Amino acid sequence: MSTSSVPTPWILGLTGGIGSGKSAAAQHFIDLGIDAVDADHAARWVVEPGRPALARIAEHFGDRVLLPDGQLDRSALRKLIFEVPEERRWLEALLHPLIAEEIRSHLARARSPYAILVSPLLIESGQYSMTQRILVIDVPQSLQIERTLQRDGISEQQVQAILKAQSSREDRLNHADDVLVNDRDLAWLHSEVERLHHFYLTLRGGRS
Ligand SMILES: CC(C)(COP(=O)(O)OP(=O)(O)OC[C@H]1O[C@@H](n2cnc3c(N)ncnc32)[C@H](O)[C@@H]1O)[C@@H](O)C(=O)NCCC(=O)NCCS
Ligand SMILES: Nc1ncnc2c1ncn2[C@@H]1O[C@H](COP(=O)(O)OP(=O)(O)OP(=O)(O)O)[C@@H](O)[C@H]1O
Repeated sequence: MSTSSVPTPWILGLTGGIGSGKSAAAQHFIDLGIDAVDADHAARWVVEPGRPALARIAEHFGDRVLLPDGQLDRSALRKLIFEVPEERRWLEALLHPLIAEEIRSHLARARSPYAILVSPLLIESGQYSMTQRILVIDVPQSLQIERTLQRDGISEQQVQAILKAQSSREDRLNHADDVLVNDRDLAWLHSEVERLHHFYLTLRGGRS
């Protein structure tokens, strides 16, 4: 049977800085039946062993970024790219087009009334051009740092370096159609996601 009669969903871009709560918010949209593609997941698929990008990375940075089993040593690469901005830009130039391709092909298979692209770099990477509406998850920077330190085993210095590589809170908010302020508990986050979900179901093509 042809699927050409199934309408393509409009795309909501969901963004926010490191540790803002994008994944927690996205999981609740998924629980409500919405299809979501996560740019951080796409970034992992494109460097799986055997894929050309991993060979390019090893060629450029050397074996220090490979684990004994041949997988990418993510922690080693993280340290390198957030210490040296030119190395981060080199990696982004290699990976962002591949990540965008993965995202596009996954979004094309989405079948819910609208679908979500979750990305920390939605604005910086130009991925917002694949979306019709932008939801920013906003938290004060102190909470962002506190939640990231609690979740990941990395130093505060590294979190600061990652924050520096991302858009400012102000810049992100300038691009927002909707803002979810995630400065309370998870029950609040879920109730805000539900409120937005009911609103999004009323929109056509992402606009009222
Ligand atoms: C450096 C890598 C190997 C570290 O991997 P690790 O498993 O530790 O972290 P993970 O990929 O889950 O990312 C965690 C968070 O770091 C931040 N982050 C990742 N890459 C970047 C970047 N290039 N610039 C700014 N922040 C970034 C984001 O907030 C992201 O949510 C990895 O982040 C990577 O390959 N980054 C380059 C690709 C990229 O730009 N990905 C972002 C999505 S487009
Ligand atoms: N409202 C909240 N109350 C308490 N903890 C929260 C809340 N929102 C998120 N968290 C927790 O904060 C941490 C960061 O959230 P999450 O992983 O969703 O952020 P993220 O924006 O996806 O981060 P990254 O950009 O690093 O992928 C997680 O451990 C999550 O469970």
